[in-house]
Amino acid sequence: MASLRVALLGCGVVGTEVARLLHEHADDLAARAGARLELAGIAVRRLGRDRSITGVDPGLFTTDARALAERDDVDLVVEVIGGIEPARGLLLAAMERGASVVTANKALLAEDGVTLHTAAEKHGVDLYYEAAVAGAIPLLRPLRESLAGDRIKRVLGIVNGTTNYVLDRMDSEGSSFAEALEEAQSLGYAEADPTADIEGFDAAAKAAILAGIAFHSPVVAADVHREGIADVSSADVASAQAMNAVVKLLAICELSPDGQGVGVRVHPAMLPRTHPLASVRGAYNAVFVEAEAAGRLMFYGPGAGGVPTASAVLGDLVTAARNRLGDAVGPRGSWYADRPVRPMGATVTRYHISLDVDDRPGVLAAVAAVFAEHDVSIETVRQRAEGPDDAELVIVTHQATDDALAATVDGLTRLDTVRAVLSVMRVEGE
Ligand SMILES: NC(=O)c1ccc[n+]([C@@H]2O[C@H](COP(=O)([O-])OP(=O)(O)OC[C@H]3O[C@@H](n4cnc5c(N)ncnc54)[C@H](O)[C@@H]3O)[C@@H](O)[C@H]2O)c1
Ligand SMILES: N[C@@H](CCO)C(=O)O
Ligand code: NA
Repeated sequence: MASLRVALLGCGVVGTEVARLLHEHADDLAARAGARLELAGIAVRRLGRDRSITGVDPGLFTTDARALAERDDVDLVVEVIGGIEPARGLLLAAMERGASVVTANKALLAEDGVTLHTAAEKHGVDLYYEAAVAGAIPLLRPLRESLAGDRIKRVLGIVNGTTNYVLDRMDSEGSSFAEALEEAQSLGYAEADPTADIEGFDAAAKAAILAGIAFHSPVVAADVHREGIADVSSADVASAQAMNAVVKLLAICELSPDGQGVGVRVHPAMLPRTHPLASVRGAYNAVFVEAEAAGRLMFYGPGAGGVPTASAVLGDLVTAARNRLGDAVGPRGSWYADRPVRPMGATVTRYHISLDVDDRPGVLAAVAAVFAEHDVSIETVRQRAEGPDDAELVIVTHQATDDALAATVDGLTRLDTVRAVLSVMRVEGE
């Protein structure tokens, strides 16, 4: 049987599992790919660590990632180092030498996917990155290939396991933010620097990649409106619970109503508990795709963790190996539409606003007047007495532009009768 030589760059949470599964499932992988996938080397930052769990010959480890990526006898390069450099330079060098590449690196794809795709095209090699978005869940290939004949209108998803884990623990166990984050880190879900998860950078990178593929337009992470979960308080979680909703960090990519632009945003939002995404627990991810002809599709599964992510990496590796044996390259994404990214202020959304107000005549009228002034229509108002002259007002709006809603909140904070704005959050899902 023929063999193909694989270089693995990085041996952390994901790389260790890729190496172990390549070794343990070598015969099956060979039968499926049509060639033995032989490890040519594994680049690590430091030698001497016990990596026996991988079952790999210790002589294969090297600290010279560059030399490994550029070796003439390497056919396929897997990058699971993460970050922009040296990952980008290594992938470009590998492609230049004619190797096909597989990466899990969403940060890089979202920042400079164009350079990588251009290089893959120029050198006639594959560039696959299924693991970069929603870990093990097959999502990019279905979007790129299975839905190539359809018109995608909206992608709505939970694409960060760490933040979903944290929000779920806050909702179901009443855990503190810090406790829940520590657990997510120890389970291998979090990025090396967990602020990438908490501040929404990880989800924003994934949203950019999803929007680019779904709408055939180049979108980078900097285009994405991003809010993380650091400011989600127990009051927000309680407000959501009071209206039978749950707080989730959502990535939303949508065509603008005229179809000419795209909106891409990541922010916490309240979702009714009856919405399918509301039941996504722990570090699981789920992505809802709304397409014109297909209707609504849901993709669900483990979005983080070394073993599940390695599954997506190996799937790409087998595909790239098959293409190589057939002297072909796989289908690429297309960016012909070039739709501009619309600003967040123009996005149409709904708000949930909870206020601590004086409980006396005219207060509700004054509050309602602020909404009217900004042309924001109120859907529901609930008032609960908090004391003899103190009440909590909970208002959910109809859809309005984000600019109008933000101006409304700003106006409310200026009212003398509003003692405090307790919680402001967008509401998604019908
Ligand atoms: N952990 C997950 O659940 C998950 C899921 C999907 C995608 N990813 C992505 O996979 C990639 C790897 O993530 P991870 O969780 O395994 O990270 P990690 O930090 O556990 O592993 C990265 C490894 O690369 C090594 N490294 C750094 N610089 C190097 C160099 N110059 N040469 C060789 N090795 C070097 C580090 O020492 C570390 O062991 C990232 O792009 C991440 O975004 C991770
Ligand atoms: N840190 C990421 C890993 C998967 O990309 C998460 O929590 O989802
Ligand atoms: Na995936």
